[in-house]
Amino acid sequence: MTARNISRFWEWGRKIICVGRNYADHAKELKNAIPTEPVLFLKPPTAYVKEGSPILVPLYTSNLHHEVELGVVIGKGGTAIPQSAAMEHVAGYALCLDMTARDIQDECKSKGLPWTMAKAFNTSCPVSEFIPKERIPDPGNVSLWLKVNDQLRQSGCTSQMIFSIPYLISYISDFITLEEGDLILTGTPKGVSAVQEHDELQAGIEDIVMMNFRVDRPEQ
Ligand SMILES: O=C([O-])CC(=O)C(=O)O
Ligand SMILES: [Mg+2]
Repeated sequence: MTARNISRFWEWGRKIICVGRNYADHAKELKNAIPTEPVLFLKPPTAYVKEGSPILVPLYTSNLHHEVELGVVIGKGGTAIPQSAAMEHVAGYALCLDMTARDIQDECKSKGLPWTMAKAFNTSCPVSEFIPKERIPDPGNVSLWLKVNDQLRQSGCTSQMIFSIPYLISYISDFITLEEGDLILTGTPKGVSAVQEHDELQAGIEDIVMMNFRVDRPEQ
C-alpha cells in the first residue's frame, strides 16, 4: 500500500469541524449575537467537492448561500492540545466554502433543531488544493475573497476572527479528538449571498490560491 498523502486529505474520510459566527461583521449581517464561545457544527467527508465537479443545489432549498472560509488541515492528532502547541498540529490550509441552505438553517434555528440539513449535504464543502503550512506563515492575517459571476461578494481578513486558530484547535480538541487529515473551517466574513444554478464562483486567498466552481442542480 502506498503511503497516504496529506495533500489529498479530502480522500481520507476524516471529519470536518466548522466554526460559525467567528467574524463579528457576518454575525451582525445575520442578526446573530457575537458569540462568547465558538459555535461548532460538523460536515461529513461526503460533503467534499473538488474543482472540476459542480456544487449541487439540494432540491429542498431555494436559498443556497456561499461562505468563503480558511480551512486548517490537521497534520498531527491530539486531545486537549494547549494553545501554545496548537500550530505544531497544523499540516497546512485549504480555501473552503461552507455552502449553506439558508432557508433551511433559518427554519432549524426557529425550531431549535440542528443544522445538519442546512450544512452537511453532498457538495456542501468545496475545497481548494492543499496549501502547505510554509506558504501561509501568518494564517491570522490573510485576505479571503469570493466572486459570483465576476462580482465581488465577500472580502475579509482572518485578522477579523473572534477566536484565533490556536484557540480553536485547543478548544475543539478538549472534547473532540483531532486526527491527522481533519479539517477545521474557521468561519466566514460578511457578504454571504445566494447562488443559482449555472453561477460561476471564484474564490482566493491573496495570491496564494484560487479556485473555481460551477453551481448545478442534481439530476432527478
Ligand atoms: O451559518 C452561519 O452563519 C454560521 C457559519 O457557518 C459561519 O459564520 O461561518
Ligand atoms: Mg460558515
